[in-house]
Amino acid sequence: MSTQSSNILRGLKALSGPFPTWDTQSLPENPTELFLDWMKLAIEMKVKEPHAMTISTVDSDGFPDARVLIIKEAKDDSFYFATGLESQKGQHIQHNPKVALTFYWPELGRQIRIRGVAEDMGLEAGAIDLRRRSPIARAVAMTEHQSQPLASEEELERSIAIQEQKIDQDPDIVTPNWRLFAVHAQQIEFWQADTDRKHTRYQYLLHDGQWTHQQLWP
Ligand SMILES: Cc1cc2nc3c(=O)[nH]c(=O)nc-3n(C[C@H](O)[C@H](O)[C@H](O)COP(=O)(O)O)c2cc1C
Repeated sequence: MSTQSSNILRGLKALSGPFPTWDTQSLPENPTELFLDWMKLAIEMKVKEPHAMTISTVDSDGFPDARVLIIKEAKDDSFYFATGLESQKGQHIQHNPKVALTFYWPELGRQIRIRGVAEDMGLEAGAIDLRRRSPIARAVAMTEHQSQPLASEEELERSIAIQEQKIDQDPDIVTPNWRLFAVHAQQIEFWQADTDRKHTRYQYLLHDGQWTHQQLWP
């Protein structure tokens, strides 16, 4: 593909629709309400994994990084996800809690961009989230080595088996490393694709506890 990648990639279609209509005459004052409306439609339209989002962080050198996560809840202008403190993103957030969340639902031609500050919700919130995960997901989380170099598959299997045994012996057991984070939004943009590229964008901004919104050029 390398020599002809430009031809191949430029030949692919993007944003060909059809897309849902978006009535911008009656936008809600609060962006979480609009987020939940859009999420509801994405679920109804059977978008695959509509709750998957990209979270962007920066490391201690200011170098950005991004990866996909699952959103666990959205309420009161805060957006929740769970991860290990030892992971790269966990380290980045402890150094700099400013993050961005991005959703893209190709079937709807919709993108949502959220910028905010991540807050660690503490031991108990992390424990509750961990106990709600499937037994195997819980055992993997409890290995407490996310993002660290892995010497061999055997090392991984051995470590998971140890954690499974611990969970068998004590079904309530958790690791303090697994945490639930809330991203308190300060800016949220809703983007609706248009097949003629006259995309519709509305940006919500939080000032002194009040949300305002404005339309942006496509
Ligand atoms: C659809 C999807 C869902 C994911 N959900 C999570 C999640 O909820 N928590 C998590 O820690 N990693 C999740 N991951 C894995 C992350 O993308 C990432 O590989 C991992 O968290 C390590 O990232 P880091 O090294 O930047 O910390 C998910 C990946 C995908 C593709």
